[in-house]
Amino acid sequence: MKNVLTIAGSDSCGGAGIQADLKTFSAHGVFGMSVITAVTAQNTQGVFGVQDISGEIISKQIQVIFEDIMVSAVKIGMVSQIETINAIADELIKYKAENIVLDPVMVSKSGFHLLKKDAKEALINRLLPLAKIITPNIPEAEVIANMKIRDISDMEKAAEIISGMGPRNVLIKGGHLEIDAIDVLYDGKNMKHFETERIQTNNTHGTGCTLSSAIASNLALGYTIYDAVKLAKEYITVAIRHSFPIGKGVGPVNHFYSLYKRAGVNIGE
Ligand SMILES: Nc1ncnc2c1ncn2[C@@H]1O[C@H](COP(=O)(O)OP(=O)(O)OP(=O)(O)O)[C@@H](O)[C@H]1O
Ligand SMILES: Cc1ncc(COP(=O)(O)O)c(N)n1
Repeated sequence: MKNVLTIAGSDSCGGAGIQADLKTFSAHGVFGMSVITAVTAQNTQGVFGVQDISGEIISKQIQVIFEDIMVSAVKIGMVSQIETINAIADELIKYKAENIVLDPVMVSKSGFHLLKKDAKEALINRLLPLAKIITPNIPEAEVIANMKIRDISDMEKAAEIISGMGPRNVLIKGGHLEIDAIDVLYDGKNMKHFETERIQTNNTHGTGCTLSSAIASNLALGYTIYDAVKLAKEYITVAIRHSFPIGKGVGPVNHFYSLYKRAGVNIGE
């Protein structure tokens, strides 16, 4: 069994954040562990409150895991504030953590700022250089690369700029495009595209969290970056296609569709 750690925020409605990450790990047959950075009061309609966890207890959570358990990959999601970022960076450097997948969560789909405005520089300076792969969506890539992204060619330019900031691979996600859902991967040398047709659904809460956790699971299982992304893209596409219309807003994806199908459970059809 490979052990995979998520360092992220809790989403009370279970569609994004820690909850999406642990569901994704379980669906991939890896053992999921979690360090909670913040607790959000959230449902499919929005984020209604946040309580950040102190840097001290974030460091402690990371320390006790690494002192005891072999960690094959780490996914980082919502990091909220400078104190949190410094605690995570210090501990991951100390324990020489490998296979770090950084999802630079900034604003929720519902428009709530999950990263404080003054924490952007710390995220770029302290976490980007540690990442084996960073997975920004288009608005996040625009902020990090400091440029406007209108099409695939802009996504490629932004990927090159972000690559220069330290991560070994950059995956810019095309969920926010109006055309098909095309993601662009840059490994510092070559550009690759992962393309699927856009699925017409409102239920895309937690797509980015799920994709990055699937990549972390695949890296822990020994896949190359290219295969880890390719398989993760296939996984998120199935999860979106069979997503759940729960709540009154943006519903969650179906993390276990393939397992349900194999077990003959009639759900999410
Ligand atoms: N409607 C859709 N149809 C097919 N694929 C989609 C759709 N929306 C998003 N995707 C895919 O889902 C993955 C996540 O991309 P997206 O841009 O939605 O991330 P995100 O904005 O960070 O998500 P979130 O903030 O909800 O966690 C990408 O592989 C993207 O191409
Ligand atoms: C705790 C937490 N982490 C990440 C997201 C991003 O997901 P989305 O953009 O789908 O709202 C979120 N809403 N909540």
